[in-house]
Amino acid sequence: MLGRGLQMTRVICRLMSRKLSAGLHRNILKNMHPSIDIWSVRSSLKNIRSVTMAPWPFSSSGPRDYSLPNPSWRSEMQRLYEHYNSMCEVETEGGEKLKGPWIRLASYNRALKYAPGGQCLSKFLQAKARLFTRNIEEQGAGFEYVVFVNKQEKTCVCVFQAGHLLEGPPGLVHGGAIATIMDSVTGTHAAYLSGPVMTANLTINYRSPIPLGSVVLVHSSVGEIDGRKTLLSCQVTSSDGSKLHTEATGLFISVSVGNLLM
Ligand SMILES: CCCCCCCC(=O)SCCNC(=O)CCNC(=O)[C@H](O)C(C)(C)COP(=O)(O)OP(=O)(O)OC[C@H]1O[C@@H](n2cnc3c(N)ncnc32)[C@H](O)[C@@H]1OP(=O)(O)O
Repeated sequence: MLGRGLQMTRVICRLMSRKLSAGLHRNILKNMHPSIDIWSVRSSLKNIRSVTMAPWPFSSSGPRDYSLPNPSWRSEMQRLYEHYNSMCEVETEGGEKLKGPWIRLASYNRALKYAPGGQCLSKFLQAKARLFTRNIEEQGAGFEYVVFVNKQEKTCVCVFQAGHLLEGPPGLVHGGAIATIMDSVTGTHAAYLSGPVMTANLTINYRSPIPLGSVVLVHSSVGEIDGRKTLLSCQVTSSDGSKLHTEATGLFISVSVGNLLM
């Protein structure tokens, strides 16, 4: 039990080390050692409101990154991916490569496991958990998507291809699947801007149906950031931007790491 506890302590330390004040950090360690159990970890973390994480905690190295192209991607999906990806790096006249205005966000099939420090924690808390949008085995059958953020403009765009398992009305994408991708994109955008968040409200207007198998763009932009509240607006459009399919607003509330692990 003690070995398990110390291992957990190290994981929690890594998770929290960036922004926790030294005093709080010492307090938590004191409370957890040596008789640590998962419930005390949860409640210790839950009481800390000031914890923030790095804007986007996943790096693009490591296990399979599901936001990279695969053979199921249609040519339009590939074209739009290359369009935004080409703006992630710019070349100076001297041939030097610099970071561009856009950043592609890596995406894994297990959200907690592949966050820094999450490997051990996921064994205790979420051994069987899988990010459902990234766990349909057949490539192209479900959600194929890649998210890019523009740090300066505080905007975000997702290229989304809806597979045949997302059917609602015949030949069209299910409204719940559209809500899922909008929640995922705005939630990712909010987390990038504000650290750990939960969706408090998502209000959707469905304007025109999305044909199954088509490639669309999901745009997210900031309405307001006010304390713990991040308000975003979101539109799903055809890939050339000419047709509005869906629009929404999303309210995201910043939460402590403990809330996310409940
Ligand atoms: C990598 C993949 C990314 C995927 C992203 C997916 C994101 C998700 O789907 S999250 C899952 C779905 N969401 C949930 O399950 C959340 C359930 N709800 C909750 O846990 C809580 O209600 C939670 C955390 C949102 C807010 O609770 P709590 O931390 O106690 O905040 P609380 O004190 O009530 O409210 C804080 C502020 O937000 C406001 N607020 C909270 N909820 C709402 C709401 N629904 N509408 C309007 N305002 C709200 C409050 O009025 C308050 O405002 P103010 O500070 O001005 O008084």
